Amino acid sequence: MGDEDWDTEILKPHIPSFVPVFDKDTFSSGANGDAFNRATDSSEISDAPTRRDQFMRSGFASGRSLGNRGFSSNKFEEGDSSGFWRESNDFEDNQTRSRGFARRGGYQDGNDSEASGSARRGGRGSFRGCRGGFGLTHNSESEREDGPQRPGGFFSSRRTGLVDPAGNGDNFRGRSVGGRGGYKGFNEEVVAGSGRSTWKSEAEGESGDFQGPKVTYIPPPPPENEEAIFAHYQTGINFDKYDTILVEVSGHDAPPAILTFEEADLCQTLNNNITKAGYTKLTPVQKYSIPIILAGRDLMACAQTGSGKTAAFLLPILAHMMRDGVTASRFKDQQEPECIIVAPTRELINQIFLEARKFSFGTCIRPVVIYGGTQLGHSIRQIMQGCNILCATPGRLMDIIGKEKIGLRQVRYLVLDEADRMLDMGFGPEMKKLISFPGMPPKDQRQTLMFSATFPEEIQRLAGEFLKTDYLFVAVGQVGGACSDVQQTVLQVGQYSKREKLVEILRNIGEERTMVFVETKKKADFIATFLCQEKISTTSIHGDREQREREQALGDFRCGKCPVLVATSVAARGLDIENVQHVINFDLPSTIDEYVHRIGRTGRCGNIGKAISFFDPEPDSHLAQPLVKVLSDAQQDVPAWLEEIAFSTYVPGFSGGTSRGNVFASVDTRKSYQGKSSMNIVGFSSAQAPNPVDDESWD
Ligand SMILES: Nc1ncnc2c1ncn2[C@@H]1O[C@H](COP(=O)(O)OP(=O)(O)OP(=O)(O)O)[C@@H](O)[C@H]1O
Repeated sequence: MGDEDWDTEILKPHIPSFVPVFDKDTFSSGANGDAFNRATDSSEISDAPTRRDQFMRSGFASGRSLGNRGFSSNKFEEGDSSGFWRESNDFEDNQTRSRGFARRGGYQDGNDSEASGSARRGGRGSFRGCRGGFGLTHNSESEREDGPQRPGGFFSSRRTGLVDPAGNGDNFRGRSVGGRGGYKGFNEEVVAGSGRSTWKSEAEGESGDFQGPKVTYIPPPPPENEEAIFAHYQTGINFDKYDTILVEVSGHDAPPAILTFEEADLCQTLNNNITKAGYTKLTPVQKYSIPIILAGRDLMACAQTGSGKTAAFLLPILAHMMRDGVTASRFKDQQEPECIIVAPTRELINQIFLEARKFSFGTCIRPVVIYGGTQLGHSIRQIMQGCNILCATPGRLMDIIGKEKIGLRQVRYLVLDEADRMLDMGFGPEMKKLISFPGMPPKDQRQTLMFSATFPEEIQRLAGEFLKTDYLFVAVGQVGGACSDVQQTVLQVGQYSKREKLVEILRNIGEERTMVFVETKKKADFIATFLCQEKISTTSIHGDREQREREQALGDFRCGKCPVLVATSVAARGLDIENVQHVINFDLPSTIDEYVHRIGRTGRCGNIGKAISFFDPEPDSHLAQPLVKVLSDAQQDVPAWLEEIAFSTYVPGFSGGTSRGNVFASVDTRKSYQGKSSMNIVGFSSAQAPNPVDDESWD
């Protein structure tokens, strides 16, 4: 069944006889009943274009004729006719803006309230989150994060009288076609766009040019009580096995690894917070990264999913900030944070923020998070109250900088989490713009830190532009390798049998938390609907859902209300959800590194997990070779049929990568250029933790 077939199926869903039961319970708005949440309009703060807006428009938008959205010769090139800025803010749903009948997807377990009004609901309880019954388009479904909350096209029904898929009860709030006005949800107010014509940005998506509804969703504040702040899950039985993983540090004069938190010599408050967080032992990436960062070095660190990379950068940064002293938070129109952390998805950056809040608890360091899909004015207000660490998705960050709410002069630390993603074609231009923004300290006057579980060679090369030449490279285990705590199974399943197989597996799994990955947003809706019809409690997350719904879906999954989460790759990276025991790749992703990230949602922090992937030879044969490599590197069984496919699609010179390059750059790519003899390479088990030996300089 091709994509078209899916369209047909979705347009004419086979509605089974079962109809999920749900309560027609509420006509209120939101869990807290705050039906008319008085969110201050972002324009109250200031939406006026500023000098920096001009810079952004002139300095970057003019680059529109540069190539075709790609990198060439280590340069970022940008080639969308609509200009750099527009492109860069289109990430999450850049293909959806021009939709005629934009589909707002999403699905929620059919036990929540429902309302009528959709032109096509696919039966009671199904297609619950699908905004606008006309919603199917043939646009590309690629998932990129941090774009504007799509205003949609002319008939873009953001919510044509449909139920709140989050079950918050803001149903029956039928918007008119076009979805403008009249709708209010939990912490959300959608009003007509002002029609102002400003530069193309995320802010614009919210405030003007596209005549779309303003996004005024204000995420609920995280709980303030200490217990919630330090809530954590247990490390698993394989946590101690981390010590046996081979670690390689390359670069010049690497400081020795530390073996304990005490050796890091952090301040008492930080140590207290580490204890309260339940950390007693360092993970390998922490053993190496913490001293490197404390020594003021730039770092590119690659370590398997779920192995504690977040604390590996947060702790030393916080320690430095405590040592050096930070400007105490005070209300100011423009804040100058000492640290900026960027990550590719909204949920991930929020998670990083919560970690920063946890570790900075009881200090005067104030972390702030801002991300797309929420009210811009809310982001600005958060910042104005004081900001030492700014956690942001790229689009929102550039908006805020453009509005001069953030000054960059004090930036000492720039962290790119999921750095390979942050530097690829989607976000690379944005990051490039960030580092060349007026006021941003040049790389020799800031510390730049990059973390990921995958680091394709070409991305490593691009990263050089951001890092000092003497940056250190830490590889924990195989770069790009899968976490060995995940038991991987690959099944050959043709596309027409996938649903049946999925249901069979989920029934066997029972109530255990499972993430099901699919390739497209519409398929996420479709599969979630289908599962609900099969009486499997399911929710979904993807880029066509409003932020409020995404957060609700994640919350329902986290708390176990919906043990199955159908997701696109928007949830593939970084998300740290307790007790995810299974990942199912209903569709395999197009690249092997995405596969590694997806299955890394389970088997975290020494816990064990299982990943099952449906391999359909027709679309997936290009993955056979890298998949065989990932499986064998992680000591997993490799099915004979998969080896055969890999062999028959053999590409001479293959070293585990995809057409994009060698994904398994098991070494710092500088070695390829400089020759091994010129690098300091120290390979050892983290348990031994010897001092790296200084030999020749590579640069
Ligand atoms: N030293 C430690 N002791 C106990 N738990 C830890 C330690 N370090 C990290 N953790 C916990 O392990 C989990 C995974 O950490 P984290 O999310 O930072 O992994 P990651 O390497 O960034 O994963 P990904 O590659 O998927 O982004 C988190 O719940 C975190 O709190």
